[in-house]
Amino acid sequence: MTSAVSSPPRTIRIGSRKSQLALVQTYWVQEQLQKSYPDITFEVHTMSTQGDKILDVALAKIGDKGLFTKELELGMLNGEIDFAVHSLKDLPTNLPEGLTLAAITERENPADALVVHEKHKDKQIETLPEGAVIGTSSLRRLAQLRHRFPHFTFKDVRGNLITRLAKLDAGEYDALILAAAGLGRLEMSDRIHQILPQDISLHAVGQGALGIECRADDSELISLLKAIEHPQTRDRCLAERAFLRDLEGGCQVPIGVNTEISGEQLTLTGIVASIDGQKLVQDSVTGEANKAEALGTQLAHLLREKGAKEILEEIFAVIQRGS
Ligand SMILES: NCc1[nH]cc(CCC(=O)O)c1CC(=O)O
Repeated sequence: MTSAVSSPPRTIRIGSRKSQLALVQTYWVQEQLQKSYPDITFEVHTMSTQGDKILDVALAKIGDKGLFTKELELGMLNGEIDFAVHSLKDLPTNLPEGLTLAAITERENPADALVVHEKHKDKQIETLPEGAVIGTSSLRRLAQLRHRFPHFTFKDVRGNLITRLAKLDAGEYDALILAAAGLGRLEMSDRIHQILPQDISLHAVGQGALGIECRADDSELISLLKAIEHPQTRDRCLAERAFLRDLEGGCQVPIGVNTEISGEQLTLTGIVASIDGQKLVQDSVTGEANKAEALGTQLAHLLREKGAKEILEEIFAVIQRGS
């Protein structure tokens, strides 16, 4: 018989990407777990992922499935690490066989934020000049902003947050759209000029939350990880992920969401947009929060009936042609 009290203390290896944001997130998880389990040793092991290495190609063109997660997943499957900390929005909705999403942590503000070059410090997104160069590498942000602000010029921006901000400050862009959560975690919230309201930009699935992935058969670790789970965030994110999974989109398709919980009720709003911002379908569903995934599927079906299927097929064809 084993019990938590008598078994020897275990060393648990945490896998993380090397980017500054990834490390801040991983050290936060390590610290929370260390507080809950002072007798266990938690070690951080860093790895480079494909997404960290390919920096000169637009994300939309390399395809997204597991770009930031694959190497960590291999590390778990071959026993080098025990679990991985991901920005949940970078974690594909279908995980490799043998791995599971063990916990979802409390979400930061999931909204997108506008960061401007200092010459625009008295402007808001509504008042930036015609032709302003807006940096974003996300088709979701591109499509929604193009729809609303067709007079801007959109330009891809890659690299980690620090690199992106340096490019903005050097004048390569008039403004960037970034996740408020990423800036917050790097203690750069002072760079947030405007939080984009949901009628301008619905956020990415899972944005602002961390997803902890581990081997599906490591039941001891799975139960330990429950200590850092945030049930409301989990319900919201499971609804969002079921919606995305059903539409077969990754983080690089123009699909946005919003979720709200009121009592036992969860409301999920979703949008699917064409890259040119011309076509846009949106709807919402409300139901019991404990049936989050069913709500996601329901919304996906609703949007498909409204034309989301055609929009997505067109986008996949364009991405495959590499144009
Ligand atoms: N795809 C890159 C990525 N993955 C997670 C974050 C920020 C943190 C988060 O959304 O949880 C970012 C940067 C961004 O979108 O600005």
